[in-house]
Amino acid sequence: MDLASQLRGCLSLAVPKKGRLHEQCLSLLKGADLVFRRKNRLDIAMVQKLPVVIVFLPAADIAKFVGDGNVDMGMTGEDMIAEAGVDGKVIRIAELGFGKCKLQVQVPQDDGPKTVEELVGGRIVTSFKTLAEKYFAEIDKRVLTEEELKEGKGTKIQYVSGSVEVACALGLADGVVDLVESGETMRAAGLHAISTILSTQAILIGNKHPSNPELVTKISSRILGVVASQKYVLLNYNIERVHLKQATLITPGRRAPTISPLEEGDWVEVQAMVLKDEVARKMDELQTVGAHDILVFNISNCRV
Ligand SMILES: Nc1ncnc2c1ncn2[C@@H]1O[C@H](COP(=O)(O)OP(=O)(O)OP(=O)(O)O)[C@@H](O)[C@H]1O
Ligand SMILES: O=P(O)(O)OC[C@H]1O[C@H](OP(=O)(O)OP(=O)(O)O)[C@H](O)[C@@H]1O
Repeated sequence: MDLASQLRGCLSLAVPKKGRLHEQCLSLLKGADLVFRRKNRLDIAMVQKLPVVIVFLPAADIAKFVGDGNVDMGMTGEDMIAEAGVDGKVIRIAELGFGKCKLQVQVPQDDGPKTVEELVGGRIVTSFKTLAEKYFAEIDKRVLTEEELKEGKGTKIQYVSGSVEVACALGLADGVVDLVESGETMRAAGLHAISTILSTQAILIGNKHPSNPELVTKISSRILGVVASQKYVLLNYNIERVHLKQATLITPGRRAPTISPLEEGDWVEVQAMVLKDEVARKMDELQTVGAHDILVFNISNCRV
């Protein structure tokens, strides 16, 4: 059977074929038991046991393809959705909790402008041309007169596909618009940020008219389950019933904590899901209200 016939009737899910989001997207697919074998050099792979096909695409193209309905679902950065201008054309199913960074205006640290207003009329280099143009159009409008705008004195935005940070050193730009996570790339290039255009993270999106809505729901809840399991841990502890009320205020659980009586005296065992980020603080607080035998368990998968 040829590839096109194999794909007919399948739900398509796009993931970045390389780059920052690639590995974590693949690990989400694995956690959701979307198992596939990818043939060498082929950017399409059939999932075993489900009529789903995984499509490997550049992260920048995924938003547009999902928005236009060429692909049913996709994982990409929120920045890519904004840049592609498809916000209104896709359904935002879930934030995935990784790929967190900021799109920032950066200028030379030593002798660069101090504010974005000082960049007006200058040259900006970026891979996010649409977002940078939109951002600077607003500032140009505030700073320049209509006459000056008509004379073309506005900020000039030039597109480059990568290595944006070297543009100032090469004399191509007065400032750049690029993603910043740790800030290492920016600092290594002698730049610093003077403004944030947006904050972004990886997100699961869907087309508004998918080929198989039931399957979209099934795949979404599998992926959401994996995301939740990475975000939460299960906290288990014993406490005297007299202190239970205070303790459950600290660990209310997602819906409610599970409480089971112990054989011994007036003690109970409490189980509750807790955000990973909050677990150390919650354990401290539980100890102060009299909890004992506090245990933390990782969750390998869940449905919430
Ligand atoms: N430093 C970073 N930290 C966290 N997330 C990032 C970072 N850089 C990029 N991202 C996220 O990953 C997405 C893809 O970026 P990445 O740089 O991997 O692009 P790419 O499509 O692989 O292109 P290329 O590798 O050719 O530059 C971005 O849109 C953003 O959402
Ligand atoms: O603040 P940091 O932690 O240093 O991360 C920021 C860098 O990460 C991204 O590029 P990436 O390394 O993915 O490569 P690219 O330049 O080829 O896009 C981004 O474009 C920055 O250059």
